[in-house]
Amino acid sequence: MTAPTVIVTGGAGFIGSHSCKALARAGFRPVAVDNLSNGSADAVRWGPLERGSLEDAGFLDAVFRHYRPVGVLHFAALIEAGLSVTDPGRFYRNNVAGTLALTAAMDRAGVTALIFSSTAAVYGNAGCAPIVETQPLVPVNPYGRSKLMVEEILADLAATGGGLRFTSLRYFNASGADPDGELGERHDPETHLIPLVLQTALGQRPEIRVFGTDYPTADGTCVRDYVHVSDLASAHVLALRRLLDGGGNQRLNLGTGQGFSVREVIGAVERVTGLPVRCRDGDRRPGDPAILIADATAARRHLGWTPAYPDIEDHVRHAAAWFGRA
Ligand SMILES: NC(=O)c1ccc[n+]([C@@H]2O[C@H](COP(=O)([O-])OP(=O)(O)OC[C@H]3O[C@@H](n4cnc5c(N)ncnc54)[C@H](O)[C@@H]3O)[C@@H](O)[C@H]2O)c1
Ligand SMILES: O=c1ccn([C@@H]2O[C@H](COP(=O)(O)OP(=O)(O)O[C@H]3O[C@H](CO)[C@H](O)[C@H](O)[C@H]3O)[C@@H](O)[C@H]2O)c(=O)[nH]1
Repeated sequence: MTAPTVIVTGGAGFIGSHSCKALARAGFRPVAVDNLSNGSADAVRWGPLERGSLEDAGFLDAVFRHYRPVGVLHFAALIEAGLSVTDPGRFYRNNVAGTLALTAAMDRAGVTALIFSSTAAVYGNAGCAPIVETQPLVPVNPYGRSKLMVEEILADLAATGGGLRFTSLRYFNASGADPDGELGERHDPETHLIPLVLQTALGQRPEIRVFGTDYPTADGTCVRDYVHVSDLASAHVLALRRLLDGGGNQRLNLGTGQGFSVREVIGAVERVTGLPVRCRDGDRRPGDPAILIADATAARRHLGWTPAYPDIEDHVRHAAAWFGRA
C-alpha cells in the first residue's frame, strides 16, 4: 500500500521540516510546499519539495492534482512579530490571504483536513497563567491578529458544512532541535531567545541583550513556556490522525505547562555548554507579555499528546548540537 500523502506548507522551515520527518516516521508521505522565503531546501528530506507560493492558485492546483493528499499541515507564514508592526500589509497578505488561497485550493481539490499553526500570540498580554483556550483572545500585534483572523476564518468556513475540518494548534515557544541532529532552527535573521543565547555561548555573537529586567516575575525577566519542536511535530501527526478519523474542529494549546525566565534560559545554556554567556540588561521589547505558560490539558485529552522532552536542558542540548555543527 502506498503511503498517504500530506501537503506540508512551510515544510522547509523550522517546525515544518521536523513535522515532515515525524509524518514519514508515522507512515505518511510529506510533500513540502514552500517558497523558501525563510526556509532551506536541504531541510526537506522526507519527501519532495514543491517550490512555490500559497498566493499562486495555479501552482497550488497543480500540486493538489498531482499528489492527491489526504490532508494539509499549514505552517507557511511570516513569523516575526516586530516586522509585523512595521509592515502589517505584508503579514496580512501572506498569512491571511495566503491561507484563504490555500483553503480555496483545498476546496477545489476536495481535501478537507487542515492542521493550522496558530500561536500563543493570539492571547496577547494574558492576565493569568497557565492559559486555557477559553481565555480572551486579544493579540497585541499584527502577527498575532493575522493568526487569530485565520482561526476565525477556518471556523466560519467549517460552519458552512462545505467539508473543511480543522485543528488550530496554538504553540507556545517552539525550541530545541531534532534529537538525531538531522534538523534545527535556521531563521535569518534569528530573533528567538535560545538560539541567540547559544550562538553567544559558542562565540558566534558578542552578547545577548536581556529585554527587560523589571517585569513582575521572580527575577524580573519574561517567563515563557518552551515546547520542543519534535513534540510539536508529534502533536501534528496526532491531530491529523484525529481529523482523518472523523474528529471535529478544535483549537488547542501546545506547551509543557512550565515557565522559564530569560535568566533561567541563559543559566541552562551555561550549564549545558559549560561556557559563559555574556549578557547585557536592556529595555523591554515592545509587545512582550511578562508571562506566557500553557495549560495543555485539552491537547492531552483530545490528542493523547504528552511532551517527550519537557526538560529545557534537553532543548538546549539538542539545539547546541545543531548549532555546534550548523
Ligand atoms: N517558532 C515559534 O516559536 C512559533 C510559535 C508559534 C507559532 N509558530 C508558527 O508556526 C509556523 C512555523 O514557524 P517556524 O518557526 O517553523 O517558521 P519558519 O519561518 O522556519 O517556517 C515558515 C516557512 O514557511 C515558508 N513560507 C512563508 N510564507 C510562504 C508562502 N506564502 N508560500 C510558501 N511558503 C511560505 C517559509 O519559506 C518558511 O520555510 C508559523 O506559522 C508560525 O507562525 C511558530
Ligand atoms: O535577544 C533576545 C531575544 C528574546 N528575549 C526575550 O526572550 C523571551 C522569548 O523571546 P522569543 O523572541 O524567543 O519568543 P517570543 O516569546 O517573543 O515569541 C515566540 O512565541 C510566541 C508565542 O508564545 C509567538 O508565537 C512568536 O511567533 C514566537 O516567536 C522574550 O521574553 C524576549 O523578550 C531577550 O531577552 N533577548
